[in-house]
Amino acid sequence: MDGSGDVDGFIELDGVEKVFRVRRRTGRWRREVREVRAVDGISFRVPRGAMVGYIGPNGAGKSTTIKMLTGVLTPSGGRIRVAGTDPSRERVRLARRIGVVFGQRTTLWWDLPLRESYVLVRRLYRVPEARWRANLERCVELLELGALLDVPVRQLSLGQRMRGDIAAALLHDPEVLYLDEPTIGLDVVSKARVREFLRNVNAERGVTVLLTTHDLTDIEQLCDRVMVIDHGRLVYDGGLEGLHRVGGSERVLVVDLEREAEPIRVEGARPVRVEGPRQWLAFPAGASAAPLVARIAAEYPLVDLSVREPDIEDVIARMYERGAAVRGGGEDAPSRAVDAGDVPTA
Ligand SMILES: Nc1ncnc2c1ncn2[C@@H]1O[C@H](COP(=O)(O)OP(=O)(O)OP(=O)(O)O)[C@@H](O)[C@H]1O
Repeated sequence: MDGSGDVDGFIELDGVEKVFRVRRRTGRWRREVREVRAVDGISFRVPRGAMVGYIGPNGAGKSTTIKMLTGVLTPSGGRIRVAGTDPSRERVRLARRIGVVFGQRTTLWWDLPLRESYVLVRRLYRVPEARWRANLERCVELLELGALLDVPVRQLSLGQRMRGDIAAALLHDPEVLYLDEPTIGLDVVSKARVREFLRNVNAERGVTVLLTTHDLTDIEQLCDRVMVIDHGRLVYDGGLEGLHRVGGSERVLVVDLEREAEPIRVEGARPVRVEGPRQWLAFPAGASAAPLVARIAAEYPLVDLSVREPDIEDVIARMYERGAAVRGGGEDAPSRAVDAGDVPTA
């Protein structure tokens, strides 16, 4: 380690921009060059050891940010430091200090058994044998990979492959882990296992984690802080509860009763739908579901229930609506990041 990357700003972005120039055919001989501002002046600091969510709608600029943080893309403007280094200038050196997992594609060798992929990772990063072995043993145990080590990657289920990918990203002891949709497409049990493991890696090894996800439960269970990006700009930076408050978002309790009944009336929730014995009740996303569940269970013949999180898209849309309302109907998007408990201001 070079001693750089102080506590306040292990990952630092100052006014970072990324503009893509896209050529488009507009006629037989004519080409038009269009600029896409994927990232439009983003600044933030992430301290060492933090676990931060980085969320936003499709096309918001999340992957582009992560690619700049790994050095794969060079910013068009602004300044990035990760662990004291400039990622695009010192990409190879930085690669030894970061791990990356893309949920939508694997970094493992498709035709090789997992075990051999891990040997290749060791050679690629020149990880000392003893350290590699210790890391592998730990990942195998915590991610329950033992029975899968001799299975070719192509034969693994999505959840198994994801666990395999996460292990591969950690064998060289990275100080930073970028996770792009690490729970996408996983079943409930696999999601829980992956989250538990990530929590552990962050808490015990102090790995700094930046997590991109469409699943707000990932954020709720893993991150104290969430940054929201939209149209290449940071529009919120704070706690998840604050985001729900700013967005006025609601979660939905799906209740299965023994039989059809009148819409459930209970304080703190409003009925939104009834279909036979199943009912849907909305309640503020920042509130706990536990007292509601207790009241419903005491008064109604409850069989089963589940809680649905609001969509990120919905939360952001509501945030804009409220921001516009607060500013007296301004048509612009919130132009700077707002903090927990705050509302967007111009
Ligand atoms: N190589 C590229 N060339 C041109 N435009 C690009 C390129 N990469 C990304 N973009 C554009 O930049 C914008 C941001 O894309 P990016 O992939 O960063 O979004 P995202 O937030 O990761 O979205 P998703 O959740 O869908 O993955 C989009 O409009 C996208 O079309």
